[in-house]
Amino acid sequence: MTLDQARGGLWAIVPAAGAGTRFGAALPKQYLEVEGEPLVAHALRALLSHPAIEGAVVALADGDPHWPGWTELEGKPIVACLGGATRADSVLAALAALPASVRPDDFVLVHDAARPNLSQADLQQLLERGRADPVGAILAAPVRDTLKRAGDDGGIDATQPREHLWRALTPQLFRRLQLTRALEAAQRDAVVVTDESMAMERQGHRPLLVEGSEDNLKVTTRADLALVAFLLRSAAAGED
Ligand SMILES: Nc1ccn([C@@H]2O[C@H](COP(=O)(O)OP(=O)(O)OP(=O)(O)O)[C@@H](O)[C@H]2O)c(=O)n1
Ligand SMILES: C[C@](O)(CO)[C@H](O)COP(=O)(O)O
Repeated sequence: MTLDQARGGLWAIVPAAGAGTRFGAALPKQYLEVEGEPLVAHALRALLSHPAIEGAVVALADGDPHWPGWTELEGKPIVACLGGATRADSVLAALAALPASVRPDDFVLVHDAARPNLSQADLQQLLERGRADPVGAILAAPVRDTLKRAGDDGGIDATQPREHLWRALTPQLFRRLQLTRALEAAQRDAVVVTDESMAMERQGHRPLLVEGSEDNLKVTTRADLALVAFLLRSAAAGED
């Protein structure tokens, strides 16, 4: 057992300050309800129901009228903070809002509010393998479709080799100070990072890939919601 694993609990960060533009609903997609709860609640419960997770910081849009004001779920504390214009801004704000008890070299998890179907098995795997890695780890899924590179005219320019290609999922697990520094560096360089791992990779780190379930879907467009609703209903009915 590594020192990190022995240290016990860790905190999660849930960036939830997005507008859900691609989804196009009347409210941000993280507040769309499935099985009687908003997607962000499912994401938070998946994290906070794991014994190794101590609490969560949720980054919200300025003046978010939809946030129910939770201060705890699953018997664990939830701290809300003001997110930013980009995902990276929101994650940086949440890193700064973590309790002082979270030390600079403690691991923290970052998980999309729009990924409600995180399984305990995947979370356990990420924590076990990620906390044994010097840098950290991300859940990911190997690419199984053939990938095409499109030309400006909509025609196919090339087929991309898919060996060694993975789709990044979340949660992503990194040390508080290392991740803060990596995101700050990306900001200084005016580079928009689409996940936390990209910021870490820019610093020369090689996070571990931990294979996760394809069911850990991110709700991005309307087509995603029906499938996620089916998965959550099946899970609630115990039909994994
Ligand atoms: N400024 C932002 C942008 C995104 N997010 C969060 O990052 C996660 C993944 O982002 P994405 O799926 O792109 O959500 P949106 O940005 O809301 O979607 P869109 O790009 O369609 O507007 C979501 O939980 C979203 O709330 C955030 O906290 N702060
Ligand atoms: C973090 C992420 O979910 C990993 O695939 C993805 O990069 C988020 O992208 P989005 O455009 O902010 O949804």
